[in-house]
Amino acid sequence: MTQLDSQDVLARVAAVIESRKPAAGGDAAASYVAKLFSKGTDAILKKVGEEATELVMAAKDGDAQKIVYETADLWFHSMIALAQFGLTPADVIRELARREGLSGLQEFAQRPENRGG
Ligand SMILES: N=c1c2ncn([C@@H]3O[C@H](COP(=O)(O)OP(=O)(O)OP(=O)(O)O)[C@@H](O)[C@H]3O)c2ncn1[C@@H]1O[C@H](COP(=O)(O)O)[C@@H](O)[C@H]1O
Repeated sequence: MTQLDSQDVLARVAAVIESRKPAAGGDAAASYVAKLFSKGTDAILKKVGEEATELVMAAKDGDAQKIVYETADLWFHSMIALAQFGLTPADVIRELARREGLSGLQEFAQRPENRGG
């Protein structure tokens, strides 16, 4: 059985997504991801929007199992969007790591547009 380490899971799924790109020989007839790549950026972004909405609806229902299911759909489709732009989960994890320990309120106040003067 494969190990349940979150970074490993994300990296493995990202590698499969990468292998489904047209340039890597992804077959739209045999693969959901290849089919979505073949439809292009707008179709990928539309799925991200749909999955985000489905997550909101699940949360409004307060159904924990559905929230997990829809969050997985959202993360998965976000990973396809990242891949479409040549990015990986590691790029997002690096950004989260950079923000670790920095209060959101402090970070917001430090933004050039919020400094005033
Ligand atoms: N994690 C997922 C995953 N999560 C969700 N989905 C698919 O995402 C699709 C969209 O979900 P929806 O609920 O929106 O279904 P839908 O409304 O019928 O979809 P649309 O026809 O409107 O796009 C469904 O077909 C799900 O099966 C996934 N498909 C694939 N993966 C991973 O991607 C790998 C590669 O998949 P293939 O490219 O299909 O081989 C798999 O081995 C998995 O690890």
